[in-house]
Amino acid sequence: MNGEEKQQERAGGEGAVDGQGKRPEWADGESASSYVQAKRPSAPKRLVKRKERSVADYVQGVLAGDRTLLAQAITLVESNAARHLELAQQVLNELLPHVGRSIRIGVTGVPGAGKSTFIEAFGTFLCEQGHRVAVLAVDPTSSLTGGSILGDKTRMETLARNPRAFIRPSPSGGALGGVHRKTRETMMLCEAAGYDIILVETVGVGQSEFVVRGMVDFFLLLALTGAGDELQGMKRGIMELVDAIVINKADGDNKEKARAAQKEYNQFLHYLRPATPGWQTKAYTCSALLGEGIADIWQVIETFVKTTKQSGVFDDRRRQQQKDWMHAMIKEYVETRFFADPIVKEKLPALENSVISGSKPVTAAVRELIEAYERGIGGQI
Ligand SMILES: Nc1nc2c(ncn2[C@@H]2O[C@H](COP(=O)(O)OP(=O)(O)OP(=O)(O)O)[C@@H](O)[C@H]2O)c(=O)[nH]1
Repeated sequence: MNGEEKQQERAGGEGAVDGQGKRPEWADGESASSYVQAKRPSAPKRLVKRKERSVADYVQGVLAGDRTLLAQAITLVESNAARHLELAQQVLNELLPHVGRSIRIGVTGVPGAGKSTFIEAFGTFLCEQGHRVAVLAVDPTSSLTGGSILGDKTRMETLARNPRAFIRPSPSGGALGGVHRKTRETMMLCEAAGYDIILVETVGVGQSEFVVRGMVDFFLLLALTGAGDELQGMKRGIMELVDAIVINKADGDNKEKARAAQKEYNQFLHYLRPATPGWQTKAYTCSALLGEGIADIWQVIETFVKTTKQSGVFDDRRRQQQKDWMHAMIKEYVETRFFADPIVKEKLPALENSVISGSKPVTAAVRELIEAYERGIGGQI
């Protein structure tokens, strides 16, 4: 096996990242299920037609925990091609009885807070405890930069080599809505494949923290010392979303400062509404680099899961998340249809102008447009 093949093998085969954290060209869109890269070491890269996989192939492969098939199934749900959407939904439908049996943990924090170092240490610890860990990322910036800044393998090399772990970078989904759907469905596939801990990493860009809060059981903010500064500017919003604040880099000279920050955060948190009913969000310290405090954080999460399962909050949240997800998708679908409609496209510019010039009230313009759209839809039926 040459170096490149080894990389692919480690990465879980097709659909995973290469050594630079970039996904192979064919991993998106027109696709992965039907093409495979030629593996002759000296040959230039080319695409070779391969037999399409069936629903049963994907389902059996995922349930057997086959990493290559899992990666291919994820590529399928990430594809924007219409025929893949249908196939992906059939696969997910079959797998539905096998999903949901994991603990879903979100990790957020500013760039440089140490998210990848933390996930590497935390994920490795969990694997040592006998868990199987999948790491996913929600990164809406990936569609802008053309590559994922989060969750790539080069940032978590030890974990990436661990046979009990599976790392998948953020899908390039365009809008956050697309990334959201793809990550939710990837989560389902990983659960069906037997991963019992799902870590979802995000960086606080726009709405991504709300999106991740909407898909995890426990949400953790990785922070740095200098709590005073952070508390000034931020973050009240984010602090009300999370179940724990972990002050990272509590090592060396920074140890005392981290303790002081922990105290400040705790004082502040005391006055905030907790993100989860019946659970007091608190601040903790750790050193992801030295692996200190990692086991304690896992203990906090275990206590959280036990407490919220007993009170019913855990299951209530999961049910609510399903409902919210459904509503978000309906909204997205209706909005897309609406703005793609030829009548809307034709009438919108003139109506916009009359609103801008003040010759028509906004409400009247909106009504006129919606009525025209509805008449058009009626005309089609
Ligand atoms: N001293 C110390 N340094 C750490 C610790 N955790 C991370 N670092 C360092 O902080 C820097 C940033 O860590 P990353 O894990 O890349 O941070 P990140 O939040 O993933 O950053 P982005 O990739 O920018 O999103 C690296 O140089 C790490 O080695 C820690 O616990 N202690």
